[in-house]
Amino acid sequence: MTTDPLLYLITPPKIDDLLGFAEALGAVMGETAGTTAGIACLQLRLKEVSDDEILRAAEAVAPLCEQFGAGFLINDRADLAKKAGADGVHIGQSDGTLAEARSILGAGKDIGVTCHDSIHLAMEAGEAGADYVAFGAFYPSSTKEGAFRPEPEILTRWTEMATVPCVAIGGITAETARPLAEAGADYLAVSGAIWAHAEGPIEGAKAFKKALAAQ
Ligand SMILES: Cc1ncc(COP(=O)(O)OP(=O)(O)O)c(N)n1
Ligand SMILES: Cc1nc(C(=O)O)sc1CCOP(=O)(O)O
Ligand SMILES: [Mg+2]
Repeated sequence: MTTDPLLYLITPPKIDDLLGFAEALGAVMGETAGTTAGIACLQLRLKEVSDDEILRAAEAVAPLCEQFGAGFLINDRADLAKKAGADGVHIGQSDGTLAEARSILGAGKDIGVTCHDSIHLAMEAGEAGADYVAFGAFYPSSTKEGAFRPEPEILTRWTEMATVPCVAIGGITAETARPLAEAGADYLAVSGAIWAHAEGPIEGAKAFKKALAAQ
């Protein structure tokens, strides 16, 4: 039986009420803490907002990550991750190179790389020193449109050939999470199924807790 935390939580792309969001985040982290659905990592993924807004949001969420033992990553921008004192950055294929991000952040920080549906991209990322590779989108997502749709089997192939952890992302819900975990995902990256859950984020978190309960 494993109780390793599996969830890699991604913030909504826009946060209007930062205090309210921090409160909801603390409640989600508290609800899942110590379970298989515990939040292993939070990615601050704000889109089309100013650098100041990202740094203010980072200031609000970083202490919660600290409190609940979750890693704290910033999307797209190694420079802001450095300024915010985050644990690392997530970069996509158009967000600059891993070498550039590493030169900004240094050796001790985590850098994750989007690899879509491609083992080849994942091998390149691994060779360049990625701390994890992310495959997706496994299911249709209301958070981000995407042209890539890997099969869960890519997670199995990756874990059989590499030691770099892999993240599954894209439209993951409590209903679709378990097969991805069983296929070998080290982490399940989730946004909408928590933040846009019909009954609110805490119910979203409870659904993952139930779905991922160690068996
Ligand atoms: C864990 C994780 N995986 C993939 C992505 C997507 O990154 P990217 O392709 O750069 O797209 P944006 O998120 O920047 O729109 C991610 N953010 N996190
Ligand atoms: C940010 C992101 N990247 C993806 C990829 O496929 O690389 S899918 C995605 C959206 C994740 O949010 P949700 O859990 O709401 O689908
Ligand atoms: Mg990006």
